Amino acid sequence: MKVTVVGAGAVGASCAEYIAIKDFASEVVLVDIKEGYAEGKAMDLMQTASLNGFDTKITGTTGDYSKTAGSDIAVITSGIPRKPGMTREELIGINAGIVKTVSSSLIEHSPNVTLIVVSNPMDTMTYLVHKTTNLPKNKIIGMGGALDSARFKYRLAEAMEAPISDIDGMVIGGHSDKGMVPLTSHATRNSIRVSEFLSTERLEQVAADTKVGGATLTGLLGTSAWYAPGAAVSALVQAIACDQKKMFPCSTYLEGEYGLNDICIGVPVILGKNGIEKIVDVPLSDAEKAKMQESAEGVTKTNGLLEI
Ligand SMILES: NC(=O)c1ccc[n+]([C@@H]2O[C@H](COP(=O)([O-])OP(=O)(O)OC[C@H]3O[C@@H](n4cnc5c(N)ncnc54)[C@H](O)[C@@H]3O)[C@@H](O)[C@H]2O)c1
Ligand SMILES: O=C(O)C[C@H](O)C(=O)O
Repeated sequence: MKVTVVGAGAVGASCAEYIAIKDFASEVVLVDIKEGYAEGKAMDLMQTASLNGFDTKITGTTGDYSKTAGSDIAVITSGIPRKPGMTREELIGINAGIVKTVSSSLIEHSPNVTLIVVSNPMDTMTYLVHKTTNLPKNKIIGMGGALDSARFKYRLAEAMEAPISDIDGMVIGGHSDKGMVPLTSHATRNSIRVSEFLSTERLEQVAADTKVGGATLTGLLGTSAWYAPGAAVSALVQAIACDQKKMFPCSTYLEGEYGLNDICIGVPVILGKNGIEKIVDVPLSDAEKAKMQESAEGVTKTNGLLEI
């Protein structure tokens, strides 16, 4: 199993590290545009192998895509992150060009690759890859909901003073400060609805804190987060590489599902060796349907800024 990660920055390197530590891939290739950077990150990570006990071979290259040839899965993290006070949507001007070039170079050398898009604004970047490449839609996956759901569970556990392993919950919709739809009515603690433990006001606060999870961290760190994003990407890569048939909310191209068309947005999917193997139709309340519709309108507006 060969995995390429483009962008050896904060998220790309974190993702490569988690993939290596989980030890399911034979090879990880890091690619960056900055001279020597991917090579340096790869060497540093390889020097953790004997300490962390993995056999995955990690190599780096400055833009030589022939080294990525035959990749089964590729992750696109190349591009700029936001700074405090910015929205993800503001990154479109620079990141769209990068994602377009990178996806085309990856596919040229690995025509059967499954692509995981991370660069922001992620739903729009996923849509861009869908519109500008010939990959089938099951092989184009946007990562956002897996991260947002992890943050939702963190906030729920915090509010209930419960261990995170007791909590289950999911966030669908667009990966944006306003567009996320935390499914509070479906979230549970050991199969008991969280509304049994938390007041409506507290649950609303949990949902609000979840939606600004990325912005909160950007404010604290001065740039956006990388540990949880890297872990979330590695979980998707593992689900595909190991044919786990796990369910995650991912951004995928919709053709009528959830009443939406011609958009990539976060919905629950089953991930296995064929990438997105199924889109799962979860029954939503009227309020959740309205929020999903509003979220889709936001993503469509950002998609309109693309020059395809
Ligand atoms: N979808 C999500 O949930 C999620 C989570 C975290 C970050 N992000 C996004 O991921 C992206 C990367 O974030 P980061 O914190 O790792 O940023 P970073 O600046 O640390 O790393 C980005 C790397 O991309 C490289 N790069 C730029 N252009 C390139 C090109 N054409 N080819 C190859 N490499 C190139 C840069 O040299 C840099 O090393 C940002 O757009 C950020 O908003 C998304
Ligand atoms: O918040 C960001 O800009 C990065 C990422 O989308 C995140 O949610 O951490």
